[in-house]
Amino acid sequence: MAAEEGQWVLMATGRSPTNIAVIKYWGKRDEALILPVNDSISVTLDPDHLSATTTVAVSPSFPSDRMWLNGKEISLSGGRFQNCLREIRKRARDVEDEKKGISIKKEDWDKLHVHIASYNNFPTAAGLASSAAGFACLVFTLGKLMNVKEDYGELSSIARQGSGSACRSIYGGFVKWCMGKNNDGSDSIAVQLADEAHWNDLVIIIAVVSSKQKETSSTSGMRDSVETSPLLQYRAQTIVPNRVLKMEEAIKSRNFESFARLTCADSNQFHAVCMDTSPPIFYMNDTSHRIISLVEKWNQSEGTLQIAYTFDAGPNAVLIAPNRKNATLLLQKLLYCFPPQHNDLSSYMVGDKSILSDAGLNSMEDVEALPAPAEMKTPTQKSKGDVSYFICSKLGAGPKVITEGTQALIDSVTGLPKGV
Ligand SMILES: Nc1ncnc2c1ncn2[C@@H]1O[C@H](COP(=O)(O)OP(=O)(O)OP(=O)(O)O)[C@@H](O)[C@H]1O
Ligand SMILES: C[C@@](O)(CCOP(=O)(O)OP(=O)(O)O)CC(=O)O
Repeated sequence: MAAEEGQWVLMATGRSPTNIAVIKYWGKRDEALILPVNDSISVTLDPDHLSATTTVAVSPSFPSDRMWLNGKEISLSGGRFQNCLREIRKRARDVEDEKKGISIKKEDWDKLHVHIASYNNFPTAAGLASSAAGFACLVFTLGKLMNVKEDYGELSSIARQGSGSACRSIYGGFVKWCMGKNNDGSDSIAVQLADEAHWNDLVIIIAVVSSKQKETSSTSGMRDSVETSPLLQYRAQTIVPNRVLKMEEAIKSRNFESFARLTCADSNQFHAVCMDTSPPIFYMNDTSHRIISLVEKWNQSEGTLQIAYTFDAGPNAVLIAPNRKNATLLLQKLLYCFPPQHNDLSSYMVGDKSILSDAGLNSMEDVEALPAPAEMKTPTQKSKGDVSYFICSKLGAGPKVITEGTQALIDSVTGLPKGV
């Protein structure tokens, strides 16, 4: 296996974005393989704002596979991690690192163990799809370390076995997860519909809504919906196939009106399925509903759609504007209704903070001077603290290898996470 002493550590680091579905995946036809009941479509978010970074290391001195997430060791014994590791190992090839004098043969990989360290640049398990970025990054980076040559479609089907939505984070831009027909899941893969440059005017504002309750996980929520919701069957068989075609067309022709209409309708139908589940699942809260109402009233008053909204399995609002102008107008309305609790404007906006100055919001005085949104007929209550913070982002690229050694999360000498 080379380097006689057996003391070497070989590493790879990658970064993968998260994604937000505009046509939702909700329901599995096979729990173990994670095969969905319908196709879904997502947009990939800018990895500078929402992504997972993962370093994977291999060394003959590692006695077992281990993983650290955000600095804390976590168990890899779960089926999802095991499935991803097994599927990637199966496809591993010869690796030569002449500089280090390392030569790993295909058949060696079964005997070697890996250390994995990952870090999310946004809150984990907070309804911002950390599992999507995380499993896509794990599969992508292991693939690089092990010299896996399979195409991105194949990688997406491995990431899918970590978390369904992760298969869509293998690409940037607009992505479709084709549900497939085969029982072995071989055709349940993601494909890129268009890259992030195709429609780069879109601005994405996420309202991270404060929530104290622990939500029902997507995995168990969708299992309950499959078992009990008649609306889910109707949605998967009758509504989604047609909606997916229309969404593909809207994306292709950059038709925001159609894109926004389909996105809002699909988010609302997904939450209707949750309500149709027994017992019903409530992911959105009162703040989510107020944000929907704000956007709907504005859209109605203009007669054309100004903003699209979508909500995953949690109360956070993902708002998509067709351009910077609409994004700044939206921000003014949002900050009128949801001013920062701690009078600190700068930490209230994460990501592309320049949207604040574009919206003329340079200080708390500017926020206090905002007029009530004209379209809100009843006096609008201002509520501090209902939104924790906003993230301003845009469409982004797919997974990337990070070559700078300084960004690696594992120490190349000890083989342990840096700082441990
Ligand atoms: N960077 C990562 N690398 C590998 N696995 C990760 C990473 N981040 C999160 N995960 C996995 O995803 C799990 C969290 O997924 P969960 O579905 O609960 O939250 P979420 O994806 O942030 O939110 P939601 O699915 O509601 O949008 C973690 O417990 C871990 O197993
Ligand atoms: C509402 C959703 O975000 C559901 C995502 O579900 P997950 O991919 O988290 O579920 P598992 O496959 O069980 O891991 C919609 C979507 O992303 O399409």
